[in-house]
Amino acid sequence: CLAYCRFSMENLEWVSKVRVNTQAVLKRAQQIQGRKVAKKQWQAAWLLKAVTCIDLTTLAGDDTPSNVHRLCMKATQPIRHDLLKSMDMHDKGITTAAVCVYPSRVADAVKSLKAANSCLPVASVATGFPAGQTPLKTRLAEVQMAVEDGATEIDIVINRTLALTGQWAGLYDEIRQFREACADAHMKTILAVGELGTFTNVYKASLVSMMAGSDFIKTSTGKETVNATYPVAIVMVRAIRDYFLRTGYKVGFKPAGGIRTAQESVVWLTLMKEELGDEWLNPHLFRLGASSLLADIERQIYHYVTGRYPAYHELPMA
Ligand SMILES: O=C[C@H](O)COP(=O)(O)O
Repeated sequence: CLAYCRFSMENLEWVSKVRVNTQAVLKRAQQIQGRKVAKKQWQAAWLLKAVTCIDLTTLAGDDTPSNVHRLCMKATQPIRHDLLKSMDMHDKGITTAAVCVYPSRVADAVKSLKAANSCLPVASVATGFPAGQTPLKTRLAEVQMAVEDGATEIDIVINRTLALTGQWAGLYDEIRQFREACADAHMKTILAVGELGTFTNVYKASLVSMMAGSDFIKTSTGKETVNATYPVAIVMVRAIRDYFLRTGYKVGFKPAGGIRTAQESVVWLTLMKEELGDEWLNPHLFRLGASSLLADIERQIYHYVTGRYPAYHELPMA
């Protein structure tokens, strides 16, 4: 299988021939952003779909077992029960797709979810997140530790130095080692697109990550100056499409970083639907990495149900 081969001459040739037409990418991104937004019940349906695709994230220096617990509770009941009941959606098991935390907080998240009888996946960033500038040995050990503590999804960051200096075979080798360290855990590979310089590098890094066995490719850590943008997403999802057409492998996409509004979440879903089709509109192949998006989605759903926006105390868990 192509995903597990060595970085072959064929792969190298594929990567080295890549050229991206910047103007075409920008035009396509503008088209998608310009689409008319769905209203009323259609908008509510899109927003609930977005909720089910969120990796509800906390990645802060002051994370503690208690705020991780709170995050987990919110992930298991992302929208207030009475709001869901008004939409007749209270018995549909709506949760976020996963929670996402630092490796040191994985055990806390696993414990909280277990206590709540939830089998929601715990994702952990790893490999020297966000910069990836620690020794390979340390980055691999971090992945192993997170998996041992119960993470079933690992969000690795790529080595930008290798990408920026065109060492694609070296990047492939590193990601392959992370893939092995992940064992059965799903691996999402963060490209940190804001630091890759060009769309061509983004496309090449996307291809190499998929060739090395990534289950998802993810835009950003949320810590770069530029994070998830629509043009960069067009480049990445086109790489996913090309990879699928050539190999038959379906790789997921996760935009992350700076996604804060309900309206943006609908644009992201539209982009997936138009570029990759309905199959990519589910948490197996699409995630939204976000720490504060859910609050705005719940607010908009509150407005849809009641006709007014909530006061702060009416959505305290948001
Ligand atoms: O992977 C997820 C990102 O770190 C979240 O970024 P955000 O805090 O800007 O939503």
